[in-house]
Amino acid sequence: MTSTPDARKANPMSLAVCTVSHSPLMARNEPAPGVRDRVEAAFAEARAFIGDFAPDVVVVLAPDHYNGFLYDMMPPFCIGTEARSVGDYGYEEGPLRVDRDLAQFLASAALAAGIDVAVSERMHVDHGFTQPLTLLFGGIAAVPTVPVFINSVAEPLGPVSRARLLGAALGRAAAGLDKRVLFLGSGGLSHDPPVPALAGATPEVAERLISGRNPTREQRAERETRVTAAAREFAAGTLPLQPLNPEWDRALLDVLASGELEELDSWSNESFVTQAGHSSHEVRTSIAAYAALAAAGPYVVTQSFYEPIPEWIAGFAITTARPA
Ligand SMILES: O=C(O)/C=C/c1cccc(O)c1O
Ligand SMILES: [Fe+2]
Repeated sequence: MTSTPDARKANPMSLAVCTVSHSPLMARNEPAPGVRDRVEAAFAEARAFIGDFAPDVVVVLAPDHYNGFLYDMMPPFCIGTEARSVGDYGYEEGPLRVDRDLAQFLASAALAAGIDVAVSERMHVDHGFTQPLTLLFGGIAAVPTVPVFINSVAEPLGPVSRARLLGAALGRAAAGLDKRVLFLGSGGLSHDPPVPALAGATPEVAERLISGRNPTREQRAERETRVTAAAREFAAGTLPLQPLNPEWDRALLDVLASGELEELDSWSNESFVTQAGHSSHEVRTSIAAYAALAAAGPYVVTQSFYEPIPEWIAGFAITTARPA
């Protein structure tokens, strides 16, 4: 069993952070010349950082896109003690390698800290989890993980400060362990892909958002083809999705690097949407990851890559950080 956090002295050097944007369109659409090479180089740098750190376990903080979490029961946060990938967008389907003891321990620690996190013995996850595990580790079961779902898509959302406090609670608990723990945040910065919303949905779409957990192969393919085509039109300027906002993205990355994470508490949910699009709330995963590291003391950002990539509908960032 995992020991309690106060049973050992906190060891801040046992924590590190990597945050990556995800976009399932990476494997579907070709961005402007040079972009893919720069993104691949940034992933290689992140992989080298992770290799040097050599984590014992990876706490993956990621959203869902109505694949695993639907409105029949939509928690703000959930920790999986078991998890399997639904296999969307061609990513591997099947079980993740969940460190069950650690998942239970972190859930208990978060609850003890006053964060009402749900627990799932059968969590279903999508590309938000599987893409970074694949690109950084080579597969969805390549490393022991604790999957932590952070709702970033399905309104209503709690204040951003709750994601920070969740991260801080997980970081405090993890820093007391005799393990090297990587907090991996998965989510884009500014972006507004055509993910449906319950408000104003047709009855058919609403039903899918409430209980469409197991779409047919054809339904899944139809959705993926539609989103891929939308991204191409967005990049060509013929589909008026909300524009990416590099200025907002850089301001957010600056706050993450500064360590002054409480500053983000004053960024209202509405301002995220109006300035950076609905899915910009996915940065809650990065905020939680940095808050986890901050719980163990001052930190330094060791990599900060950013490009706005319309073909992937993503303000796309890759960052790494370690204790100062
Ligand atoms: O769920 C989908 O079909 C599309 C998701 C998507 C597209 C672009 C950027 C993202 O962060 C996404 O999750
Ligand atoms: Fe996403």
